[in-house]
Amino acid sequence: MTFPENRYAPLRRRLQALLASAPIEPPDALLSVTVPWPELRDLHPAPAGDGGVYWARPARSQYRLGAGHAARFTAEGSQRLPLLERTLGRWRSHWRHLNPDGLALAPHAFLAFAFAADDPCGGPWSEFPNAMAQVPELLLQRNGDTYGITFTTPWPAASAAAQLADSWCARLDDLLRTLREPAQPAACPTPLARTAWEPGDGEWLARVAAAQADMAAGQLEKVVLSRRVRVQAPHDLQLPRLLAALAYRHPCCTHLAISMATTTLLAATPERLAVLTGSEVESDALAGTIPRAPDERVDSELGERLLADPKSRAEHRLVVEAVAAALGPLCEDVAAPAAPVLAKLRSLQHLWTPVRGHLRNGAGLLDLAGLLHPTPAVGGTPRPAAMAWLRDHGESERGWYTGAAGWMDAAGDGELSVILRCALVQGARAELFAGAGIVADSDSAGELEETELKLQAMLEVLADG
Ligand SMILES: C=C(O[C@@H]1C=C(C(=O)O)C=C[C@H]1O)C(=O)O
Repeated sequence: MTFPENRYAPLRRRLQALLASAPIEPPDALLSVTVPWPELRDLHPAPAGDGGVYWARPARSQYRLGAGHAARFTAEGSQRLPLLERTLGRWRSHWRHLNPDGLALAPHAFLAFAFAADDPCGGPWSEFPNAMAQVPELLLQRNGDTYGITFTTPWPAASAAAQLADSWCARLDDLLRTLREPAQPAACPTPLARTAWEPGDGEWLARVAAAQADMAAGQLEKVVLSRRVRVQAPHDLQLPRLLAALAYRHPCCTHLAISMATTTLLAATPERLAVLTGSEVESDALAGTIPRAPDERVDSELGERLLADPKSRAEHRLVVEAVAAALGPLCEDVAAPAAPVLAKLRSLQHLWTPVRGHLRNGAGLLDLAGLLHPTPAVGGTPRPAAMAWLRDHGESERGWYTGAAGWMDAAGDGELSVILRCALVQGARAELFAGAGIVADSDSAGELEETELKLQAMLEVLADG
């Protein structure tokens, strides 16, 4: 073994004993073992290699870092979300959890899917499947003051206990090595040269005009147009530094880092597509945007202006109504406050309405996602016309941008965030994405400026890399 024997000997003994005591399971069972690991307190997050997933909600002191996988499933096409739901249901039905210390930490699967069900995920997304669910082999977690590791294996492990305990300890040692180094802040901001963008400014303005002409003709009420920008740094971007930058620049957002072979998707998103806790469901209607200002008085004036702006309020209302209507078939007591409030981010403020309800028996998180996605905040309305419009104008192949990603635990609770304010990082290059909701009376130059502000969220993070 390459890892320090003494350091891991107690853990290895404990894992081996726990595995040996595990009940005999059916062949497709998952077995998870959770042990405390206080050392995680002093570690620094870094993406965990190919297939590694990092999810964090700093505002609730929740951090999860998954490496390797004990189970993995990919799908695409119109049935991708029901297929994911069914697969997760199968995993959950035979998922044993040994948690001898009763830690407040549960085993989790990570899930994610692209914006469009038929997107082949080409170009910069070529290493990403259209939709996936996976259970990490190692899951390092912090939940408040509780720090621990969950190991998961796909087969009945009693007979292989010694071997499995050895291999888990070796994997853990490898992973911890990468997390011990604090991310040294860059001495000065990394200069980022824009090397490509799509569409260009003129084309964007023309696309907005074309969408508005179709709105005037009554074919469409709202459509979300997006842009992508590629930037080049003088050196490889340092992922641990980027994760540290997410933490101090966007502490109120959900952070995601999902690594495939050579590419990492990084996001600091403010929008939750669906949160399921027991039978309680929550979904964010987030649409309507204005900048923030360093001066407090100017900042609140901007917020008041957004709250009073009829165009933004109407655009926001479309999202609230669509989210409430989407929840209807699966939920009872669907309710939303009568008026939005402001969600204040680092450089933007949005109109925000949380829509809540209670899930009826038998449905799951991905059933909810299947009804909610894409909301008019990222697609448009009416949905079929907006999706057809985006397809006809070459805008539906967005990869995972405006798709969703998150987790589900073995009890079926879970959370999916809309993949926004994101970048695909590959070596010294990154591709960024941003969009804006277009309605009949949108000002096209103003919407272009809004996408620039949304790009800033990640450009600032990348400049720390
Ligand atoms: C599409 C994006 O953001 C979405 C569009 C918004 C809007 O049009 O006001 C606001 C929040 C998001 O739902 C993006 O950030 O790329």
